[in-house]
Amino acid sequence: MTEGCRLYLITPPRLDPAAFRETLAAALDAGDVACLQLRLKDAAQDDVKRAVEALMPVCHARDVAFILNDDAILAHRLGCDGAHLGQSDGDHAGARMLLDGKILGITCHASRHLAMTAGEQGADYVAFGAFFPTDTKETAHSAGTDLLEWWSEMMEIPCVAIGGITAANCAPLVRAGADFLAVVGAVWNHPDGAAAGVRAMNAAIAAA
Ligand SMILES: Cc1ncc(COP(=O)(O)OP(=O)(O)O)c(N)n1
Ligand SMILES: Cc1ncsc1CCOP(=O)(O)O
Ligand SMILES: [Mg+2]
Repeated sequence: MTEGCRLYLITPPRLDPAAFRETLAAALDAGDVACLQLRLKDAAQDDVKRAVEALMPVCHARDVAFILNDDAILAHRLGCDGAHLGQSDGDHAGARMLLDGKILGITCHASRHLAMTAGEQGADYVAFGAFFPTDTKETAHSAGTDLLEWWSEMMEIPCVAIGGITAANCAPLVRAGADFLAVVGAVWNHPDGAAAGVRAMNAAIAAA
């Protein structure tokens, strides 16, 4: 059993905020979730704002951090707990200054160099992936457990593993030192519903 790994939930790429509130509440009530990342690819800023206003209170009522994908300025403006930025999502150093005291996560693909740079720039976590094939996003990078082992032995900054992670395949990532497992499909596409997905992920993490 490996201590300390937690579930990092990412929203489906498209959602209706009013309807999704209930689904989200049921998922968060099903077990431990460290944070929710709102990831609405290609949504207009007004739609993202409406989704933040609908969903952030659901998270905060349950002590779950609310992180916005892609846009540090909007995350700051809307009072989110932080932002997740990829390598093409703007100026990481500027985001670090803007999000003073908030969470900044940075995608580092499968690169030690990107991860060390992100750490130097003050990232609160680095994200590695993709670990497995995924239908959620087209991925150009493939990460392995050796990267998680190296990072967690060398660095204090937490690391997130992402990409095709399920209850059935996550154990090696937990054992390799991932601090968080970020998932979309394993929860929202679970055949028995999102609450069952959260329960299955937490059971698999605990058993790893
Ligand atoms: C926790 C986490 N890790 C990686 C990503 C991917 O970010 P990015 O490379 O910017 O790709 P998009 O998510 O923007 O398509 C993430 N969102 N969250
Ligand atoms: C956003 C993202 N970045 C790399 S893989 C991925 C998608 C993760 O979704 P899933 O857990 O469904 O594979
Ligand atoms: Mg991005």
